[in-house]
Order: sequence, then C-alpha cells, then structure tokens
Amino acid sequence: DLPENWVVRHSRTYNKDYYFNTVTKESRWEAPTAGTEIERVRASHLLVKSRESRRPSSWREENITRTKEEALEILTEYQQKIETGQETLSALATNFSDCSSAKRGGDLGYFERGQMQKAFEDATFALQVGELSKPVWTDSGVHLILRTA
Ligand SMILES: N=C(N)NCCC[C@H](NC(=O)[C@@H]1CCC/C1=C\[C@H](COP(=O)(O)O)NC(=O)[C@@H](N)Cc1ccccc1)C(N)=O
Repeated sequence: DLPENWVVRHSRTYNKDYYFNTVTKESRWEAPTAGTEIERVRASHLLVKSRESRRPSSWREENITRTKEEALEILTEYQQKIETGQETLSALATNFSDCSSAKRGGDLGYFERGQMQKAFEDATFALQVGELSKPVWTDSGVHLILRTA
C-alpha cells in the first residue's frame, strides 16, 4: 500500500489515477513506494539576505541594502568560522540570521519535499546528517544549511 500521507486521486482530465501527498501537496503519476527515499529531514540554517531578496527585511534589519556579493562574503566568513570549529551554526544563526528561525538557533524543524524552495530542499536532502552545506542561493537570500536529522 502507499506510504504515509499519500492517497490515490483520479484525474478526470487524463482519465487516470494519480498519487497525491496530503502534507506536501505533491502529486505524481507514478505510485510512491515506501522506503525508497528519505521522507523528511530536519535542518537548521543561517540566512543572509540582500537587496535582491524577495523580502529584503528581517527582524535584524528593517531595510536590507547589502548587495548579493556582500551577503556572500559575510556568509563565507560564517562558513569558515563553523568549519574551523570557532563558532557553531546555532550561535551565529541566533545573532545574525535574517530568518525568524534565528530565535530557535536556526532550527527549521522537520520538513518533507515540496515545502521549501527547491534549491534549499535539494541541498538539504543531499546532506548527510551532521553535514554543513556550501552557500545555497534561494529567492530569500544565501543560506548555510546544517542537516540535523
Ligand atoms: N517550516 C516551514 N514549512 N515553513 C514555511 C517555509 C516556507 C519556505 N521557505 C523557504 O524555502 C526558505 C528556506 C528556509 C526558510 C525560508 C524562508 C524564510 C525567510 O525568508 P523570506 O520568507 O523572508 O524570504 N523563512 C521561513 O519561511 C520561515 N517560516 C522558516 C521557519 C521559521 C521559524 C520556524 C520554522 C520555520 C518557502 N517555500 O518559501
């Protein structure tokens, strides 16, 4: 039978059944088989926004004007501090992340495919648990992602 949260639906347009995930709202023609892929992951992230972010504002800064290059420079410094063990992602996210998850040390909780922006989702699902990503761009800005589960 189908993995958790998956149901069969019938497409009148194509007059055939398809599969729908009631949580992620994902739909697909082929039947999802349980256990073939990681259903959900948990991650923390540190987001540095720029003037080109879809929402160039955050709890830290009302009106974010730094350029994308400046955002990447800042994030790369954080990346080096984390990779050399000088800092933790959680501590840096708490103080410097432009996402509201800063209040939780950057923790986003658990999520499945279909919830986050594609580049963020793909980067996270490609990480091993405990692994830190390289800088990842989304419409929100540039992120460092730590997969935690
Ligand atoms: N847990 C979920 N499902 N919450 C909805 C996620 C929506 C999703 N968000 C993203 O893909 C990026 C990557 C991670 C954070 C994020 C963006 C923004 C910051 O960027 P901005 O939107 O100003 O451009 N932070 C959020 O969304 C926060 N609610 C994340 C969060 C905060 C506290 C607790 C849990 C989750 C999207 N499809 O846009």
